[in-house]
Amino acid sequence: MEAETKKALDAGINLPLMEEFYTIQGEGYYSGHAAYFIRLGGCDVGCHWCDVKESWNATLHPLTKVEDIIERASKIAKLAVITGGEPLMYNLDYLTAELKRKGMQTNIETSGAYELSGDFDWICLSPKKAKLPVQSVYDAANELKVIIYNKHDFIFAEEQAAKVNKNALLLLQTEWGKRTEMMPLIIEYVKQNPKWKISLQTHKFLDIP
Ligand SMILES: C[S@@+](CC[C@H](N)C(=O)[O-])C[C@H]1O[C@@H](n2cnc3c(N)ncnc32)[C@H](O)[C@@H]1O
Ligand SMILES: Nc1nc2[nH]cc(C(=O)O)c2c(=O)[nH]1
Ligand code: SF4
Ligand SMILES: [Mg+2]
Repeated sequence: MEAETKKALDAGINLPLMEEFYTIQGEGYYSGHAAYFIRLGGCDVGCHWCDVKESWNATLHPLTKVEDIIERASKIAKLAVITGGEPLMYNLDYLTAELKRKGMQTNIETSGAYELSGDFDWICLSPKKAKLPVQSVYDAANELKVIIYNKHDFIFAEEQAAKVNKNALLLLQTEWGKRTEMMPLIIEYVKQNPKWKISLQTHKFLDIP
C-alpha cells in the first residue's frame, strides 16, 4: 500500500466499504428502527457461522471516502449503524465525528476484539470466544448480545455478563442456522433467568437486508 493511501486509512479518512444500505435495524434494542448500515470490510475473528464471510478480506473492499458515505447517509437517514466485518479494526473517529456533525445518531455492531475508537451513542457488543473483547468495550457497551449456537454458549453468555458493565442490556440471539434447535432452549433459559432478553434477526424473517 502506498504511503498516502495508508495515511488516509490510518486517519479514517478513507475506509474499506463493503456495502451501505438503508433498512430496518433487525437486532437488539434498536430493532425496528430505520437505520443506514455502513458495512466495513475486514475481520480476523473467524466465527465459523458468520453470516457475512464475504466481509472478511478487507482488500476485496474498495477504500472509500468517508465524506462521500456520510453525504449519502445523511441525505436519507437519522441513524447510522456501523458494522462489518469488524469495524473496530479501523479508526472510526473521523467517521463518527462527521456523522454527528450532520446530526446523525451513531450506533455500532462489534465483537469488541479491538480497542474502541469513535464517538458512539449506542454500542452493541457481541463477544466471540475466538477473540475476546478488550476491557474498554466491556466498559462502554450498551448491550451485550451473545449468539447461541450450542448449549455451552449459555455458560459463555454468563461469563461475558460478569465482565460487561452493570448497565448493559443482556440479550441472547440464536445463531440463524441453529434456530429450530436452539430457540426452545433460549426461551426456557430466559424464563428461568429473566435478566436476559431475546434478540432475533428480524430482518431475516422479514426478508429485507
Ligand atoms: C456480522 S456481525 C458484524 C459486526 C461484528 N463483527 C460482530 O460480530 O459483532 C453483526 C452481528 O451479526 C451477528 N451474527 C453474525 N452471524 C450470525 C449468525 N449466523 N446468526 C446470528 N447472528 C449472527 C454477530 O454476532 C453480530 O452481532
Ligand atoms: N436489518 C439488519 N439489521 C442488522 N443488525 C445487525 C446487522 C449486521 O450485520 O451487523 C444487520 C443487518 O445486516 N441487517
Ligand atoms: S466477528 Fe463478526 S464479522 Fe467477524 S467473523 Fe465473527 S460475526 Fe463475522
Ligand atoms: Mg447481518
